[in-house]
Amino acid sequence: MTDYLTELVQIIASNVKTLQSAYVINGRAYPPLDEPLDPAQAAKIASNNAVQETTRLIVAAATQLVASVRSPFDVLGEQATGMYNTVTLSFVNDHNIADLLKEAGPEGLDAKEIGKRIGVDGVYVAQCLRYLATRHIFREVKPNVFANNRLSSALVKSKPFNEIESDIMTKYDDAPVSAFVGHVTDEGFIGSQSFIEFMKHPKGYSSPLSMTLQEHTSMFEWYARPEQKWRARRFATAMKAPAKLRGQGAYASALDWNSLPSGSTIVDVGASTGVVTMEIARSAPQHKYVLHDLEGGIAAAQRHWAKEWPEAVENGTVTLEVHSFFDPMPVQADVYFMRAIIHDWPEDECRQILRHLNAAAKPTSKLVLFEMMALHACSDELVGGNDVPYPLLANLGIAGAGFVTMIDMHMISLLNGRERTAREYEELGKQAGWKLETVKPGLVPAFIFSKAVE
Ligand SMILES: C[S@@+](CC[C@H](N)C(=O)[O-])C[C@H]1O[C@@H](n2cnc3c(N)ncnc32)[C@H](O)[C@@H]1O
Repeated sequence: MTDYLTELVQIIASNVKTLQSAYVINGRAYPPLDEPLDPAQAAKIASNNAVQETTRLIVAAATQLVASVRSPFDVLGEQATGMYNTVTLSFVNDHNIADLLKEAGPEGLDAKEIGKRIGVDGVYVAQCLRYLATRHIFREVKPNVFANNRLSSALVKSKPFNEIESDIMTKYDDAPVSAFVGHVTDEGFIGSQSFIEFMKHPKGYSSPLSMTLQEHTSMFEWYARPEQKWRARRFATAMKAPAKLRGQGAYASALDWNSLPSGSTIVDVGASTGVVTMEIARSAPQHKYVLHDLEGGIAAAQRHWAKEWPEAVENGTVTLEVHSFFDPMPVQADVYFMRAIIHDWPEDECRQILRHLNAAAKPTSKLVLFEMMALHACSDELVGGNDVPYPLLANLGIAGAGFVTMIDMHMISLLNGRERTAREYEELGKQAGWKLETVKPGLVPAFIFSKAVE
């Protein structure tokens, strides 16, 4: 039998070959990390399931190999100082350094010059950029001279460097990855400061974020304040990030939307900009779509639809309405769906939201929850994991469950929410009158429920 390290190396070697062949079919060799991101190529690759699976196995094996051969002190030390990942990324993202380096091109820019342009001592700039370049974000092309690479260029915003700071409200518009990094390194970081204290002594606060801010409101109520509107807008843009980098198509194929009677009513509950509705409605435009959110979410949706597909609103295919899901649902729909809503809330609030939908539903109505699924790190009889090649973790470590475990922590920090297993979604639905019929797998699985017979 081959030894543990060799098994990991073999998984990497065989899957790298598959990945390279996939790129050759796509007409080019696998791009080196030094090259800036090609968004069209990234989206194409992200929507190729075979490439995604191959990539997952490489990442799972490579991270396990690194964890196996590094000293425990190095691994724990790197993990324990994760806050420097947060603050250095926050620093470069807030100061638009990727944008500046985009304009500088592949030759890069001296840290002193970067410092002058952003008003920070160039020595600090070099230290932060070197920390990130050592972790493969940015490149140090010559001593103290830095340029973008594929990872850092994903932070580029939509306006030229000189114009970005002219308006905080629009700073992150059309730049979902930068908005996502801005949101998690800001609100997430603030919340994380009360993370441990909150779990033991919540002291009446609704989340670690509220505890640090000493505000007895939820994050969404805080976002509704005039001085927080820019954060709310950044959050709405951030919600587009996973789709931008990971490809689309999963929502339109989750249900056979075209088998519903023409003119069916479909409600996107807590829709924000409505990116999910847009994908579904493009594939089934014969139905009526209703988007519900709070005022800030609907304002973001109005901007998004006016830009991307104004006719859909003008001709009544899509209606945008301010409505709180903690109030009774006013629409009797054929399908209610939600993406990334239930994971925001603790159990009581989830039951309240789902019961309101159940009370409005017809006997034939469906409920679709698009939510990531929490996966145990060991095999689970319900979900499987035994088919994962030895010696990988059943959930493929950060390759399979990195994002969901990270968002799980983020949900505790922001809202005292959580990611749930398939069994927990089934149980939650049951408590609110919904029967889980199917789980459509995917990066964001679809949990499809029907109304339980009383
Ligand atoms: C995590 S985001 C998900 C947005 C959208 N479903 C998506 O996937 O892009 C949560 C959304 O819930 C909305 N929300 C929060 N509280 C709400 C409430 N009481 N009623 C309706 N929407 C609410 C927020 O405004 C935000 O747009």
